[in-house]
Amino acid sequence: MVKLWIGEHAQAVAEHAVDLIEQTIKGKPACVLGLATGSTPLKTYQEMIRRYREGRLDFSQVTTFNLDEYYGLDERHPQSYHYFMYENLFRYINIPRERIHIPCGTPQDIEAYCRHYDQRIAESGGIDLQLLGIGPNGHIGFNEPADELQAGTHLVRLTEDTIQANARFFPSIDDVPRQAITMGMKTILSARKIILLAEGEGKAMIIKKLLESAITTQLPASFLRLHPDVTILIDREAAKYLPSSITGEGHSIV
Ligand SMILES: N[C@@H]1[C@@H](O)[C@H](O)[C@@H](COP(=O)(O)O)O[C@@H]1O
Repeated sequence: MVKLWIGEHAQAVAEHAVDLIEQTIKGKPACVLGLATGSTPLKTYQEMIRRYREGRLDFSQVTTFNLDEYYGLDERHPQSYHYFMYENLFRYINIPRERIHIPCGTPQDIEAYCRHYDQRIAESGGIDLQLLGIGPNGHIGFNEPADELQAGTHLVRLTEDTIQANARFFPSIDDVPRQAITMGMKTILSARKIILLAEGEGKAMIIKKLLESAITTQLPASFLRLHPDVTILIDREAAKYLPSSITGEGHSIV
């Protein structure tokens, strides 16, 4: 079942996302959070930091697993997702370093490393709450539109769309890695609760497709509609192409 929540602006979306994260942590202080990168979750991370500083959130028992990492980027690389997560969240909150997991972008044996990452998630008891953004082409994590999707963590070749969309974070498009390591669809869909965030007009069309298209490997995010507990949190601009019947106040079930 998919719940849709539309906020007036991106800050309202972030606050609502952190309300759900706060509920999860308060209900289970040793919970497992799945985290995402990209520009969309930045306000959510700022709000998490704010509530931690106010004493409302305690991450001392929380475990995290990130969705993905660029293949070939070392964790000190400024465009790596390791660097992103430490710069935008982890260095400001009280999460113990040993409970932070981000896929390694430079593993020696990729196959073995991917199995190990999935095993660590399973051993931690599984993800209680997974935060997701969405690529303009409908990817989640780095599960790109394709004829087939992979279940577990794996190495993936990025599509031209994604390379172009993410080029803004690199000095030039040639610097964008062509491959990434990402949790697979089964890993993501095994999370007990999923929150997908999207903001701005640039995501409006993919949000419409996500909710209305057939469930297809060509739009990996459409598989979220098979999950029992997904909340899609978007701002008014990202809701631009949705029918007015579902864009009123509060939650809609779609
Ligand atoms: N792998 C990440 C995704 O997890 C993210 O959802 C997407 C959207 O990014 P943004 O939030 O910057 O639009 O970008 C990257 O490709």
